[in-house]
Amino acid sequence: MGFKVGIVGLPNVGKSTTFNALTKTAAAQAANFPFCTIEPNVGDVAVPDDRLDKLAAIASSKQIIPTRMTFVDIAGLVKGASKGEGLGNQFLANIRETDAIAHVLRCFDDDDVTHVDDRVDPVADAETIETELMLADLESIEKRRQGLVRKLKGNDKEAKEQDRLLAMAQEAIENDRPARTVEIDPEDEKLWKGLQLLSTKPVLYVCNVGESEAAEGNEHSTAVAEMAAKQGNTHVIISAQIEEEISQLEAEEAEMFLSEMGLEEAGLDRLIRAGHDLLQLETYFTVGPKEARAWTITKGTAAPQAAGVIHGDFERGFIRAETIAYDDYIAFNGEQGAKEAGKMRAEGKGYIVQDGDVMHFLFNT
Ligand SMILES: Nc1ncnc2c1ncn2[C@@H]1O[C@H](COP(=O)(O)OP(=O)(O)OP(=O)(O)O)[C@@H](O)[C@H]1O
Ligand SMILES: [Mg+2]
Repeated sequence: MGFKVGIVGLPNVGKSTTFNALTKTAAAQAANFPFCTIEPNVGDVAVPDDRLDKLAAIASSKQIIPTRMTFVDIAGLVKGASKGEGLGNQFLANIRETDAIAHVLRCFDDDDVTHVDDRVDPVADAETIETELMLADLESIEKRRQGLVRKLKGNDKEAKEQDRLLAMAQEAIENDRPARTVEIDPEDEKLWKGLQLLSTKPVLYVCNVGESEAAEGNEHSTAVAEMAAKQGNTHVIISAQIEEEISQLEAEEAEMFLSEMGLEEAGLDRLIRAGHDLLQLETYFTVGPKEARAWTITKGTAAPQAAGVIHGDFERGFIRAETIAYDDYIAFNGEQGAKEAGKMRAEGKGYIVQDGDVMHFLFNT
C-alpha cells in the first residue's frame, strides 16, 4: 500500500544518519557536509510490534512477518527553498509525494558538525522549515486558484469545491498557521488530501540528541517537546549516531548496548511506531502454524477492504470474517480456546476492523 514518511529537515541535521539506521544500510550517504543527499533514498522498514511475537508463540507459527512502512530520506531544505534556494523546488516535490513528515531537528551540540545557521536552535529550525512549506503552499494555492477562475465563471461544481478548500488553506497560511490546522468536514476529507498541500501533512518531530543524551534528552529536546505539545504534535528523542551504531550490531549485542545506555528499546522502534500512529494506521493479524503476519490498514477500514490488503480476491469474494480480539486470543491461549469461550465472532461486510484483531477471511471466487 506504500505509506510513506518523508524525513525532512535543514541540511546536516542527521536525516541520512537516521535513515541509514532505519533501513540498516549505508545506502544513504551520510557525511559531514551540507547537501550530501540529492536523490531521495527510499527504504522499507518493518514495523516492530511485540503483539505479533506473542501471537506467533501461542500458535507456534514457523514464520513471523511484520507489516512494513516506507521512509524517504529527503535532501536538506533551507530558508528560501520555496523560492528555489539550495536545491529548492526539487525537494518540495519529494515531500509532496509523502503521506507524513518526520521532521529531524538538530538537538546535539558538536562543533565539528556544521550547522547551516551556525547555532543550535531546533525551535527556530522548525519554524524555518515550516515557513518554507507554507510559502510553497501559498504559491501553489495562488496559482491553482488563478487556474480555476474560468471554470468558476462557468459555474463548474468541482472547481467551486476545490476553490472553497483552497481558500480555507490560504486563509490559514496567510494568518501564519499551517494548513493542517484547518478543520475539515469528513465529506471534504478526500478532496482536501488530494490538494497535496505540504503544510497539511501530519508532522512528528525527531529530536536528534547527542550520544549520552538519548535516554533523558537535553535542553534542546525539552524546548522541542514544549513546542510540539503547543501545536498538538508528537516528538521522539533519538540519537541518530547511536542508532546507526546499534543497527550494525547483532540482536543480542544490541540489547546489551541499549541497557548500558539506559534505553529500553531502540529509538528507531519508537520512531517507526510514532510514524505508524501519525499516519493513523492500525494493524490486524493473521495467525496460523505456517506464519503469523501483521497487516496494515487505515483506521476505520471495513472487513472486506481489510481483506483486500491481503489479496483483491479476498475483497471481491468476501463472505465473512472470523474474528478474535487480540486480548481474547491471548487470554484464552489461542484460537481453539477463544472459540470454546465464545470469543470468536463471525463478522460481515459492515464490520470495522479493530486494531489487534486476529482475522480469518472466508471468501469465494
Ligand atoms: N546525534 C548526533 N550526534 C553527533 N553527530 C551526529 C548526530 N547525528 C548525526 N551526526 C553527524 O552529523 C553529520 C550530518 O549527518 P547526515 O549526513 O545524516 O545529515 P543530513 O541531515 O542527511 O544532511 P544533508 O541535508 O546534507 O543530506 C554527520 O557527520 C553525522 O555523523
Ligand atoms: Mg542527507
